[in-house]
Amino acid sequence: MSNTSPLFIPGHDSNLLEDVKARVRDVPDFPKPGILFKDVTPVLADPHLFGRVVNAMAAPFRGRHITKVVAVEARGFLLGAPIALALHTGFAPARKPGKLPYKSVMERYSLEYGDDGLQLHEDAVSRGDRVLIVDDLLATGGTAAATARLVSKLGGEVVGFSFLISLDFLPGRERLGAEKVCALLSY
Ligand SMILES: O=P(O)(O)OC[C@H]1O[C@H](OP(=O)(O)OP(=O)(O)O)[C@H](O)[C@@H]1O
Ligand SMILES: Nc1ncnc2[nH]cnc12
Repeated sequence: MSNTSPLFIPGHDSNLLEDVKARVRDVPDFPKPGILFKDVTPVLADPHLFGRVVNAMAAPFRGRHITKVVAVEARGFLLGAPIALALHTGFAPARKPGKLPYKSVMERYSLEYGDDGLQLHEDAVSRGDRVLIVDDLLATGGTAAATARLVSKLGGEVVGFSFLISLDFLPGRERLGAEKVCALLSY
């Protein structure tokens, strides 16, 4: 776990970082020329490795009284839902515009390869909720910052962020507040 964060708690799964790094697949020029896409699907395809990743991403937040995990469509859902189960919390999906059926709040943001928006159901987070935001990857931080704004709009407190990958040559970590950010792998 790369750790500029005091939330980091060393685990006993000593080979995890090497094992995950070996399975993250680099795809050049996807979805646009010049982007080196970090594909995590080979990690998820291995049930043992997937479980170790979920445990390691949840570990820094155990005992932090998290009451809700909010994860970001689409790849964030794959990690956020099992992390919510691991932390015994509820789960709320932050979705791309027009996907949620009930009354929602909305934030716009830009990312490494375009502009987008995110929505949360207005009852997905309650005043006083202690929220962990989960996604597969932190790049510019635009997505996670928009998610944090949605949580704040609804009266929740963002306790931290858990990512599988952080692209540390981009300003995401600083943008979110480095002390709140945990990432298993950094590039
Ligand atoms: O830190 P940022 O620059 O905001 O970028 C990170 C976001 O980009 C990717 O999602 P994407 O929007 O490609 O959607 P997907 O999960 O549906 O593929 C990734 O899963 C993060 O959510
Ligand atoms: N380089 C990248 N690889 C995978 N997902 C991303 N989201 C933003 N940048 C990304």
